[in-house]
Amino acid sequence: MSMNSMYLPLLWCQQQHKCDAFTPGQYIHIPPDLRTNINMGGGSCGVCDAVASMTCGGCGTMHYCGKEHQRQHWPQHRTQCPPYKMISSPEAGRYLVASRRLPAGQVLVEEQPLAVGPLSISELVCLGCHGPIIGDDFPRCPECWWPLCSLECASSSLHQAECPILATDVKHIGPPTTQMETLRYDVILSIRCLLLKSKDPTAWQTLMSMEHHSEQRQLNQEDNQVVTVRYMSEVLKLDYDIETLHQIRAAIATNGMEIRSEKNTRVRAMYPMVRLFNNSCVPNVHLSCGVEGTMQARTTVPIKIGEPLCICYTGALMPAWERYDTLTKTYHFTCNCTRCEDPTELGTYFSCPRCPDCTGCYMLSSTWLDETVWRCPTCKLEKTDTQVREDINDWLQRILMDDIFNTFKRAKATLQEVEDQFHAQHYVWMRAAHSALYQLCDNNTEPALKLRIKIWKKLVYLYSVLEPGLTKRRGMTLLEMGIIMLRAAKLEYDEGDPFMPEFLKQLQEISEYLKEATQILQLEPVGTRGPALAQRAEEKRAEAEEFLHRLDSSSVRAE
Ligand SMILES: C[S@@+](CC[C@H](N)C(=O)[O-])C[C@H]1O[C@@H](n2cnc3c(N)ncnc32)[C@H](O)[C@@H]1O
Repeated sequence: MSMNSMYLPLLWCQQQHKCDAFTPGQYIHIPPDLRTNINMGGGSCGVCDAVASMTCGGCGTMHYCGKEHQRQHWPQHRTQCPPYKMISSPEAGRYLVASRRLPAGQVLVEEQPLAVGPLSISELVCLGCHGPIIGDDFPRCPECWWPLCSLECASSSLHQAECPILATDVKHIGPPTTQMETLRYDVILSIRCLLLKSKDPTAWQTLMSMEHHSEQRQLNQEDNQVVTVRYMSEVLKLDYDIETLHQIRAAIATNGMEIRSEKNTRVRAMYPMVRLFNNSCVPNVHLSCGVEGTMQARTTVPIKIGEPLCICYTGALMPAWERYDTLTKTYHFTCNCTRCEDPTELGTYFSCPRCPDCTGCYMLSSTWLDETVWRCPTCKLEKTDTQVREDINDWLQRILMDDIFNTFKRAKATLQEVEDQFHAQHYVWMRAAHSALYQLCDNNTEPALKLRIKIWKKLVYLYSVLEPGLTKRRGMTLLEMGIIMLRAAKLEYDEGDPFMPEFLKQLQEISEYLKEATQILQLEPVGTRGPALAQRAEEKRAEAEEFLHRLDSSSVRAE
């Protein structure tokens, strides 16, 4: 594990209490010199440049030769002192923890990527602009022969530096030949990172300090690790030693984040700070990507001092076995977060099959290792992991069938069937619920609206357990649910004579959901769909309030 020494003596901020005064949505700009200090894990005194023996206990990024200079620097540093610091452990490497109490919605980081490039396995994508490439008759760069969306992109700034390197492959072994998804793009981001060595030495230092698991990746003959490095070394004859080539390729596999390009293709990016968030399958930090790949990280729940700040590498809505596979194979660790340690996954039974013999019992996994056995805690009946996964895959195949949820009756019956097999918050139930909502989205009859509302409410609860707090998913779910509830309420009012006190309470509830949706979606950065969705939520909330006031005043008049 490539860990930098972070065991410098800590000097606690004397005025730490002042740093608590952050409100949701605020963020602190972390200047590049602080980022460098985080990357390097040490440094010189922030005042006199002498060798530093002490570190600001609040953030761990500013170093000082002694107390005198720390005190002198505080008025300047307090506005920039990030609300987290980096610590490390032999098991988890470096990671960020809160250095003060943080409210939900606090922006922690906003940063640009160091490098962006195609995914390791990618559809055809233009190296000049990351735009999609359509059809078989696509243009190619006249120098390096890689596919482009138009010939103008051959001279784009993104492609300029790598083009002569790629052009050394005179036999065109590397460039993709067909429209098929291909592994050949894997090399591009590695080259873009390697080019930073001369172009941006600070960024290069950051890349070289990233966790990589290079040795294990080579030992396991991981997909593309060996092939890409051989291509760079033997075909492109890059002037870097083989270990550096392996390390950069492996650092991308460990730290690269999938984002959407400006042209809406899937690409991956390397971030200097965001890569320091460790994993928890119940994350407390939410990432949103805005304009030109700017990544924003914000808290989703209130966080105590010293609590690790974590994102979920796999996505929190993945079942246990998929999280386990990805975390062990791609990230080379076994997760021991509260959810992974709890066989019921925080009471959701998200991955557990029902016991076929006992009513109301769910089979629990015995261990996190590959040889998991699922066992009923009551009758001790066992199923192998393979059996459990096969059952689930059969169900997932069924869920994909077009006509299984396309009428209210079918959707209701199929969801009931799923609940007979699995817990009502199981992963398969969630996938079935998503499909049912999708297929019923134009069905605005009263029973279908009622079913949709029931499903949304259950999903809101499930998400709040697995991915708690102010996430974009919660904001969008509350918006969708609020809109449907408002539609159902209007239908009920038009078609009948609802019991007014209950009905007004229901409208109040809708208004609350839409208010929360607005507040959450407003936290999304500019350049995402967040602000427009927040506006829609606010408009719908105003509509619900207006309806409520109209009914409220007419019911008062009637009395
Ligand atoms: C993107 S990096 C995160 C920063 C990293 N810890 C470091 O020292 O640079 C991902 C790597 O961090 C480690 N890691 C992340 N979350 C972990 C966790 N919950 N438990 C153990 N190791 C973890 C794994 O080695 C993983 O491959």
